[in-house]
Amino acid sequence: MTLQLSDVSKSFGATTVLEAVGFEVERGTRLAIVGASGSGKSTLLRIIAGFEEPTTGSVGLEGRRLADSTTNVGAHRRGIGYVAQDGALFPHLTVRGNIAFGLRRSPSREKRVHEVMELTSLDPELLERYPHQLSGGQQQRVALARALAPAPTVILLDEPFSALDTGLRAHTREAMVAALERSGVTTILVTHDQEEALSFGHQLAVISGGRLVQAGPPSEVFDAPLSAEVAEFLGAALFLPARTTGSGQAVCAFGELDVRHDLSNGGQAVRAMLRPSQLHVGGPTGEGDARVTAARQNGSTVELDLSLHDGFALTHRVPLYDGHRFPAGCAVSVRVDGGVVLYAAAATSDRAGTR
Ligand SMILES: Nc1ncnc2c1ncn2[C@@H]1O[C@H](COP(=O)(O)OP(=O)(O)OP(=O)(O)O)[C@@H](O)[C@H]1O
Repeated sequence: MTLQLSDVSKSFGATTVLEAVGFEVERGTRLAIVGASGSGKSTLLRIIAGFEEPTTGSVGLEGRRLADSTTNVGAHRRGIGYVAQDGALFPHLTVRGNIAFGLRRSPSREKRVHEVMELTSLDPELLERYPHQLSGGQQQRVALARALAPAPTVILLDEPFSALDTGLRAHTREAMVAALERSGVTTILVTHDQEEALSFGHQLAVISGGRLVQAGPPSEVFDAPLSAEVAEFLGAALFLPARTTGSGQAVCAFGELDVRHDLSNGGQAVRAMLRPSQLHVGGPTGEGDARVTAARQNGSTVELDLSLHDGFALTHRVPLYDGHRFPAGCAVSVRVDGGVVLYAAAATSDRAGTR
């Protein structure tokens, strides 16, 4: 076990920011922690890094206690690398100077600088440049190279891609994940970006209101979110009132569907969750499962307002080339692939439509 957090809470004055957070990260694992703005992600990372002290609980690394009620190992003595949102490179130092900063003066220092440049796929020609002479993506990769240079046990990444524009973000993320994979270092990323979190690594943890609400392999968490809130937070979701049949199926506006996971705690009246990608609109057909009440072109997609037989309405997006087949007024067939996840019936009515 590399990193161990146990019952970590943090309050600033009367405000509790983290509550009883506990998890373990195995050596070599990449963990993404995802949560909305203000959920406590950065505070959690700062506690692991040693920039903040937990109010209660403990942090341990490879059997060594880093922080608890009586211990607080200094950030620079933890063997933990940290990459901030904006990279925080030293502006007056070149790329070489930045990367070498945390390395002891020794004959092998220059060799290590070149090693981590190669690891992070940085061109050696950049060595003499200053941070302002680099693109945002290059700056973040230099920041990662600097963090990796002293061979830390753990690397912490605090929203390292959020300041980059979309194209650069995907490219930089891929380059950094490849570097982390090659180095085999245990890594924790915090982000508010669900797709980034889902694609980052081996484990995903969801934090909400300072509490860790679910953790596991990304595909499992996405497939079986423990609550409707987590389901909605992780991606577009469609909720429908449903009834269980007692034989592994649920009846909803789409007819009888298989139940993939039943998290409803029993009860016949439930709500079924499915992802828009599970819906396939076909036709037009004679009778149909639904009627198109409006069709709007929106960039490369067409938004179809669909009215189902029992009055349930939803908005569904289809690719542009497909959308022209479904003018307003036509009847369509709707197929649902894969099963649904069931939750306890909501107190308020379900919102129609997929986002
Ligand atoms: N030093 C501090 N003093 C007082 N309150 C703080 C301090 N640091 C953080 N907070 C509060 O703690 C809460 C969580 O902050 P944190 O930065 O950990 O959240 P976050 O999930 O990283 O959010 P974001 O994605 O917006 O950075 C916020 O309400 C914030 O205002």
